[in-house]
Amino acid sequence: MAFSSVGTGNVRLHNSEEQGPETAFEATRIEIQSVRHAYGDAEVLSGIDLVLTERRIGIVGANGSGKSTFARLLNGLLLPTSGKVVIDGLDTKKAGKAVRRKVGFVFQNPDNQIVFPTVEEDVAFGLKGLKLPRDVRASLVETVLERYGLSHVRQQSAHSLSGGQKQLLALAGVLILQPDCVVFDEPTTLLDLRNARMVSGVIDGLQQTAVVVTHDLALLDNFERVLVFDQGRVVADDEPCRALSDYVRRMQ
Ligand SMILES: Nc1ncnc2c1ncn2[C@@H]1O[C@H](COP(=O)(O)OP(=O)(O)OP(=O)(O)O)[C@@H](O)[C@H]1O
Repeated sequence: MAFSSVGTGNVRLHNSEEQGPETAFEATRIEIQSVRHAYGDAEVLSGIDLVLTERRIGIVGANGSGKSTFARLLNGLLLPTSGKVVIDGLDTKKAGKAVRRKVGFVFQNPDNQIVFPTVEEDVAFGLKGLKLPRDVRASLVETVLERYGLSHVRQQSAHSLSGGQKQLLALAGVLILQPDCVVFDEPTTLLDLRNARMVSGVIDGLQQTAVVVTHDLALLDNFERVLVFDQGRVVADDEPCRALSDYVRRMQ
């Protein structure tokens, strides 16, 4: 890992062997090759083949249709029972660590992601082990706190934050590592309308590829591609308007 300054006051963290200092995030290529996933004897994903190259990909479907399982395959949190998941040429079964550096994961419940007592410590947590100089670390933390509106609560207990602030903190903790792709598993489910809109705005503004599992269809308005899951299969794969109409029809 190395770091550099891009623009005014923004510190960029990047892998110097993979990216030049001024490189913007390129869209991530996600290849799903004949993927099946079973928990014990119960098959929950069956024969999925996809190539995803868009920057905004939504995933919808009935409860239990396999969306979260699919999302967890994308950063190697789960490995497929058979078939392959390949992220920018990296097979999740063979290059788990590199895949997790490339693909960040934001859980539905931010409490599962918050580990340190104060907001500032929690945001800085992911940088531990990267051997960054102290001033660079401080600058990255500063930038991220500022960007996600958390500067004024930096010394506050992370668990005392509102639901929306906690979700932003969980996001900040992932984004400080500047993954190429961020997978969100129902990021607005626990939020009120104002906070849901705030998180939706943050997702819209990301430079990175975002894959979002959600029951909140409005979140996908500006997306490029939406996959509809049903009983472990992708039953529609289209631009949002057509895919969501298909989903709504299926739910009637
Ligand atoms: N760790 C697990 N062990 C056993 N079965 C699991 C596990 N996780 C999920 N399942 C089962 O796999 C199926 C798919 O679950 P998954 O969470 O992927 O669906 P989902 O579409 O995300 O559902 P929801 O919209 O309710 O979150 C469900 O039947 C669920 O009970």
